[in-house]
Amino acid sequence: MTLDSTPEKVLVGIIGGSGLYHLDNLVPVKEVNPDTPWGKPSSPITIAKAPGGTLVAFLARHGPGHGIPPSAVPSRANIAALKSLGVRLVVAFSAVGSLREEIKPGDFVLPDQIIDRTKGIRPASFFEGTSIVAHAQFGDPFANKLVNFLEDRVRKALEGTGKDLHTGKTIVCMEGPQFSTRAESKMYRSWGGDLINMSVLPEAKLAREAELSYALIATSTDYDSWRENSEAVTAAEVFKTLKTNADTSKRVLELIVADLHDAADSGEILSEEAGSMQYSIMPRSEKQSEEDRKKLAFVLPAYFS
Ligand SMILES: CSC[C@H]1O[C@H](OP(=O)(O)O)[C@H](O)[C@@H]1O
Ligand SMILES: Nc1ncnc2[nH]cnc12
Repeated sequence: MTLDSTPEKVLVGIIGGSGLYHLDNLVPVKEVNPDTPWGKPSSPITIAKAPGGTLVAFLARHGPGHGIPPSAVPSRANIAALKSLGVRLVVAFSAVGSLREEIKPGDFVLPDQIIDRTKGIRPASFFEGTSIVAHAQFGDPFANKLVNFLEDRVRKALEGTGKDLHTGKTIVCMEGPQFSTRAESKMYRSWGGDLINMSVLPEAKLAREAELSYALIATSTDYDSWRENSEAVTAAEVFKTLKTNADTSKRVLELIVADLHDAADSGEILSEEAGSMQYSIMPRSEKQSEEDRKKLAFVLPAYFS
């Protein structure tokens, strides 16, 4: 079956992180590789069918063979490509380091805040390079309603796996690709950081600009480098838990995806983000070029087409 022959909507987008390159527990329906004004996404997007018939759109953040480092992930193309397929909400997965003893390797976390430690080298706005200025609201960087919606369902899906779910946590996003020094790791703890990764930004910012509801399911792989008597984190340590974390993530998704789709379809969890850019775009001037408007219409047709 191809997507063209089915009338179903693809409202749910999934971004897989390190270790999560395919949703091989779902039935692939079609692969698409859209061109966007910001280039091609990290990987072709697989449209897959979950049990019960719900469609999801999946893309691998670092490419199917993990060839894209965190600083070079084409996040604008990824978010724009998902939006162009009709996706309304994005659940992104990420392998993260834990900055807290109680968040053990293997645990799942739904963070609600971000501290930005990227270095300004990643394009972080769809408006960059255009003559149009916008300031998206980002005080609550994740879609609160979506996060709340996920909480009970992810907790239930994790029952019997021995993995805990933590909520209300702050994630630090660093540039990488090297891991943090011990001093940095301790400093992030003193700032209130609970988790660390290299990927949630600018992804979350771009999702907000594109008016997509975005949540991160963080899966803990290591204790970073803050513990006095432990080895500092290595990639080898991260790899040890990646496979189990990915298998659990796939299982969790399979169990929650139909509910997610229905909630998106009914508008239940989209109300905060849909329309949110209306007051973020600076008032229009005659200077707006047709070319810029066309580019921005790709992600925000309501304002620019
Ligand atoms: C493989 S360790 C560092 C790498 O893992 C995380 O990737 P993702 O968020 O895509 O799962 C982290 O952000 C780093 O990019
Ligand atoms: N300790 C760590 N620091 C940054 N990104 C990570 N991803 C997984 N573990 C990490």
